[in-house]
Amino acid sequence: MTAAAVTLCFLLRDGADGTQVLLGLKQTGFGRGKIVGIGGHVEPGETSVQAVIREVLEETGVVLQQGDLTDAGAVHFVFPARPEWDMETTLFTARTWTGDPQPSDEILPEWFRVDTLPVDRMWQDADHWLPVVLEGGTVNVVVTMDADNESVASSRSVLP
Ligand SMILES: Nc1[nH]c(=O)nc2c1ncn2[C@H]1C[C@H](O)[C@@H](COP(=O)(O)OP(=O)(O)OP(=O)(O)O)O1
Repeated sequence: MTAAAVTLCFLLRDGADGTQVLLGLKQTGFGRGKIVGIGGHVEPGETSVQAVIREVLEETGVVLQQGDLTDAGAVHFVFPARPEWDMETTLFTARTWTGDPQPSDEILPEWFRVDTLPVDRMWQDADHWLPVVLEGGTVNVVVTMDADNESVASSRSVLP
């Protein structure tokens, strides 16, 4: 089965206590109840950049331009017990944008310090790849989930 194409963008800003990232409480659909990155599925005919600009606008009201986005690599989420959940995720960060994040039906946006991510409320794989992205790095990681679709069976970095 082919993994679905999805994309995430992490907005970064400087706070008094260090760098902060915009995440959000997922209110519907996949990952409901977790704190997740902002993003979603790439629709047919879209590029990842077009998709992430659309998803960030739909979920938070924030307007991004292509020039605001920095490529941060990819993470492939593999769910052996639910192959239909497999996702190939392109990652971006942004330090510039227009507008203030607003809640939507799908996401309640919230800023978090990058050095104290709410990992207990996120997907359990988050600390395997997200800190590198938030430090400005690029990742190419395959995360394989356990049979419970929650714990991480393995996480490996793939050579480009
Ligand atoms: N193991 C995992 N760890 C993680 O941090 N994010 C994951 C993950 N597995 C999937 N994701 C993310 C990637 C993707 O952005 C998101 C699922 O996409 P969506 O939020 O768009 O799904 P939904 O089905 O809720 O929405 P629609 O596409 O609007 O139907 O979940």
